[in-house]
Amino acid sequence: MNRSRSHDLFRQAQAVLPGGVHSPVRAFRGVGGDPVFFERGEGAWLVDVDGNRYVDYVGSWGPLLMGHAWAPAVDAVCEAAKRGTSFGAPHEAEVVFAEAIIRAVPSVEKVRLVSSGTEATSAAIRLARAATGRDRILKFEGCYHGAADSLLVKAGSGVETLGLPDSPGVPADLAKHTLTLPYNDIEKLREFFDRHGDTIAGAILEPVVGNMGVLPPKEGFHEALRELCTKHGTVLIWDEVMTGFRLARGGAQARFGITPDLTTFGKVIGGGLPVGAYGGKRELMKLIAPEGPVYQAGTLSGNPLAVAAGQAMLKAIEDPALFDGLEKTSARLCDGLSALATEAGVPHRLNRVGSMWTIFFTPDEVYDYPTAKTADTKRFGRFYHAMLDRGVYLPPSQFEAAFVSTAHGDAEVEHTLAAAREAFKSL
Ligand SMILES: Cc1ncc(COP(=O)(O)O)c(C=O)c1O
Ligand SMILES: NCC(=O)CCC(=O)O
Repeated sequence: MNRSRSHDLFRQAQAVLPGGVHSPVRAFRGVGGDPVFFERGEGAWLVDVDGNRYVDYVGSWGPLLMGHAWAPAVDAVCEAAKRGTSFGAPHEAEVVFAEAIIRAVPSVEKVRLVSSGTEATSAAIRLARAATGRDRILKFEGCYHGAADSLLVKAGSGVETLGLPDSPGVPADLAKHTLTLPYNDIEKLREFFDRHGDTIAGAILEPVVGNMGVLPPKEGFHEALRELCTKHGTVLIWDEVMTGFRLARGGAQARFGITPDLTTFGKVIGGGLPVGAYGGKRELMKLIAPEGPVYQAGTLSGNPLAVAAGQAMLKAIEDPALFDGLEKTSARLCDGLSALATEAGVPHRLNRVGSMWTIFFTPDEVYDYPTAKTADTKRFGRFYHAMLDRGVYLPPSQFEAAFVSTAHGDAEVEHTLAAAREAFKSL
């Protein structure tokens, strides 16, 4: 496969962009080689600047539940653009959109729109701190909640891929307020809350982790955290930036039957445009300015183009058959991949929840940060390039989730499995 134009563009990019990219996870540091530059997307497929075609499992890192250039979102954005691209003032669609979010996710009684997941999680922890008068935040090792200072402590995703578990530039005086625990360890959770519970403003977590690769929650983990937060007056924040509107219309909380106090959204909520949101209990959300004193703002918040795309998305996911279809495609794909890896004698664990999945190159169960780290990342890198060269675009790191969209069908699954059959044999 010839990718010479991508190589040339990457050299050009490195002269003007740090590392040649606008977000670290795009740079292929976890798998080696140069990133691919894309020209366009069509449904489940990406086409690069050299004309190569790939089945895409990155989906812009999660937002593209319906695949690339999904017509209802594109049309809605074009129509909205004709009426003005930004008002910096209230408009009807942002209210109707908020109502749709609240209908889909019952724990959200009031919601504020922002433009990214990072903004949503930053605001949620500020709100938790203000509501409780406490400074400390509990997060879980390997969870990633965006690039905000308080949350760049033992973070997953690109932070882990680059081996920077604590980022320079985050004041130690701030980071000391972020305490961390292993994911899925109920015993440690109870010990921690016994000792520190009454000093913790908020506990934030990914309800299904995507940012160490996919890790499902263990039985009882969410129930225990919910109970402990209630007991100690700690605000439970579910970061559903990745899982929201993807694992079910009502997100992971609909799937697991847990009611968080605050929820953060991003990715799917914007239908491929920049949208984030946070919302939850009325008594918490009323503290947000101008209703209350907790300041949070954004010039492009509630942007009419982004809201138009988001509305198209939220309308589409009202159809429960959509999630049944995603589940079937994802199961077929992942069962197929796992069977092929086994056939080729490649020790692996394939973790999947709904349309989120990761293949870890380790024989052992993967359920937290240390177990994710047992994966053979060199082998992942070889697998990655073997798949890329056969027209399959996976997230370029062992510690990321791959995503299936509704645009993925039998043809894409077949193409992927045919590539994987050869790729596993080459490892
Ligand atoms: C769970 C989670 N929270 C927050 C974020 C941050 O969102 P954004 O990249 O839109 O700022 C991400 C992804 O980047 C994420 O996966
Ligand atoms: N799982 C990690 C992300 O989704 C981050 C995407 C980015 O920062 O480009």
